Amino acid sequence: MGVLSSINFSIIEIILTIIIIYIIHYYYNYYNRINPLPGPFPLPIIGNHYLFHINDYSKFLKKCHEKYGEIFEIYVSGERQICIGNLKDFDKLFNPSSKTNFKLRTLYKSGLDEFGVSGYGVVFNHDPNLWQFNRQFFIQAMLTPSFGHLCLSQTQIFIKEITNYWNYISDNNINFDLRKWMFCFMTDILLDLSIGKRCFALNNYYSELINVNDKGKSNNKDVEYVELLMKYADGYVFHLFFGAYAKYLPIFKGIAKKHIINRDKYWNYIYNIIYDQKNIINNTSKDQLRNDIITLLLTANTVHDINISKSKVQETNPELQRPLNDKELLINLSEAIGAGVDSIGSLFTFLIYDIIKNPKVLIKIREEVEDVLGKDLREIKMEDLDKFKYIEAVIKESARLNSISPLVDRYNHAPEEVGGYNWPANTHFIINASGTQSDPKFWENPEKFDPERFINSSSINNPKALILFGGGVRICPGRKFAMIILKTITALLIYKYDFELVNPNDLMKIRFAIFNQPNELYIRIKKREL
Ligand code: HEM
Repeated sequence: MGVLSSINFSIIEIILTIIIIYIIHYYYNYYNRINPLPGPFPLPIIGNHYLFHINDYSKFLKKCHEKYGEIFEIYVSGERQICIGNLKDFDKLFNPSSKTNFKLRTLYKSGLDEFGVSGYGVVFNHDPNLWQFNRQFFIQAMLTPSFGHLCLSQTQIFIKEITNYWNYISDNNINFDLRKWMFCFMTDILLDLSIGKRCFALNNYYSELINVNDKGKSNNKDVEYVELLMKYADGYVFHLFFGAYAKYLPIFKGIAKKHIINRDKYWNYIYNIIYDQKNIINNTSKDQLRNDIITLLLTANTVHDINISKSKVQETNPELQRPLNDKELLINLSEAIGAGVDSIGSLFTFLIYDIIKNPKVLIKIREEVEDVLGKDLREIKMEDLDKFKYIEAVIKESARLNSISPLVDRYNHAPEEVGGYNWPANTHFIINASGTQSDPKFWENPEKFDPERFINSSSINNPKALILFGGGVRICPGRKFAMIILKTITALLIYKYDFELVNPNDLMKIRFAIFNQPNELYIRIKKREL
């Protein structure tokens, strides 16, 4: 006691000592990690974040792939991540068997518990059983043929609406942000297909545009839902990354509280829609129901279910045979809307940029549209979509070049061998799409925009190195739906309009939020004389 009281530590000395112990401990663990791999040197707490801005994450992954090869390690978000860039290991990580050890995209996050969504939905569900239960509904809804037809017919209706606006914009030489336009278009169409509601996002942006140009009347309709949804998505992301600390830090606590208030408003809004839809279902015969996402999710595994045939997994597992409860339904609906807006909107914006820079591609697209639909552009039918081979190649090439999905995450829930090393359970793997999609080993002149590479199988191009929709048991369930919309808007809008960049020398600015997204793209359009 006497000795201790004679030692006089200042607060600064104590803090410094703690920091030094932390750093020693950090690097002790680093130098004793299992399977040390090449990769950039990490710093305590920030890992490799000092080497890139989050919007350049995709470029960072690409550079590391060039420098360190097909397997390397990075330290991001406080975690060691093993980046994989070879097709043999992709096959393992994307094993479609229900027995695979790679079912998880994320581990348990206490922040999502605080937000009340942990174990719900599909995208960030950390529990393999609950994930599987929810995913079956998603797949069933997305693959129902009548949903595909609804999707195609509604997309064409919304394109007619765009055409009215765009003709006016073209006649009056109004510049606009295609990125924002696509966000509004996708919000309108996804709300319509998910919950049968209009939110008039397109109409609002159009009003904003013509007001700015002093051309006419504003028409601000009810966009309450869109605002709630956008804030809800922010709350989700906030809780995913920071929610665990929210209780302890005063500023975070305030932000978290606001997100919870908004979450409750959003949930109430959707619960009301669910109750209304239940009434409609109970009072309408099966064959009269509109097969939108809410109806398909609500009726699955009930007497109103229109999908009589079930998968083997569903038939053999009694736990998968109950219907969704209201909260499960709410989260799945929100994910369907959230997952489609930015992904499809961003990919189409990139595609227009690539086409403006490569006018020969535009001519070939128009030739294909004329071959399939004739000069009078008859209505697109489901079977026409398979004939849009060149358009499909353009969509894939734009996705490849712009790395729309720059990475895919996986955790193994049992020890596994990957890349020639044995890994313990819960290792975080990154399928490095950015790396493989720009690797000359898989693509001839990878920096060139060349859709033919997806048609001409004799070249060295390897379509397996494109990771557009992920793979294996967690492959994107909305991929068919996304392709219906993308092919339809590419065919019709590119056939009807010429496009020009407002600032031809500006490079596209990108932000990263799960997907690579263009920040904005200001364009001018001209209606074609057909
Ligand atoms: C161009 C459009 C789209 C792209 C590029 C895209 C891409 C992806 C990717 C890369 C994944 C991760 C897959 C994996 O881990 O293997 C994913 C998952 C997912 N996507 Fe999409 N997606 C698109 C559109 C959509 C749409 C329209 C929906 C729904 C309406 C949707 C719903 C989902 C869901 C629910 C998951 C999580 C699946 C699971 O964890 O089991 N996506 N998507």
